Amino acid sequence: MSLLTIEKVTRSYGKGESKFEALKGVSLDIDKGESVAIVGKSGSGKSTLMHIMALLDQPTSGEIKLNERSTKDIRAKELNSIRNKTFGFVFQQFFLNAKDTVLENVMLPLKISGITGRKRQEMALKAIDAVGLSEKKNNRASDLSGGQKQRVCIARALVNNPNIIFADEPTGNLDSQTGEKIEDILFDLHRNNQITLIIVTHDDDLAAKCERQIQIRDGEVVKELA
Ligand SMILES: Nc1ncnc2c1ncn2[C@@H]1O[C@H](COP(=O)(O)OP(=O)(O)OP(=O)(O)O)[C@@H](O)[C@H]1O
Repeated sequence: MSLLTIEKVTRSYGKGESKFEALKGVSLDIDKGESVAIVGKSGSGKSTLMHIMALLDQPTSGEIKLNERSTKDIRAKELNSIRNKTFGFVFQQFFLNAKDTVLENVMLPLKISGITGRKRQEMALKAIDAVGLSEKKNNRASDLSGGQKQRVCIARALVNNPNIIFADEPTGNLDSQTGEKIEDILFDLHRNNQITLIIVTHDDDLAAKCERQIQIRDGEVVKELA
């Protein structure tokens, strides 16, 4: 069964003469447990597509289905809850709260979904352990290296046991060795927990690790390698 279906999705920015069509009719089907790379040049529409797939943005036209249910029929409140409970995000622009500790940052999605007390702490500690940061759990996020911050982002993304992790350039700012460690964590989660991985990347080696590579050019899917 298809987990996520994107049907003839367009997305325009601006109006009149300054109107720009960032996506020009993209259709995709993603099954549960797949790993998918979205690749393409800067400005080709990758992040726009990712935001729409992650239900963070709405298409100008076209449809998104989650588990074969049209998201048009889902109210904002339920959509927020679905996003919080079933998606994990590793986005560079989703910053950590610098003054809060690693533990507090990782507990945040649980707090939003109403999990309290000991259970919240237990789940967060498990996620922190999974990314090898137990020793730093009480450190402020600001006092970590780039790779460690990215690991906190992954711990926060996986703490709710999501079905899908969306990652936008997850290793973009990291040296190659640290980047590989982050990739290993993501792909271990994918293999061991059947988490669907959707990764936007410029990195050919990272894309090659995914089962599917979808290439976007000027707002259209031009090629798919599987
Ligand atoms: N809020 C916006 N307003 C106007 N144009 C936008 C907006 N967001 C994106 N665009 C334009 O849409 C196009 C696609 O942008 P998008 O961020 O999806 O590209 P990308 O492939 O992710 O690029 P990069 O690899 O550089 O991050 C670009 O030409 C961009 O300038």
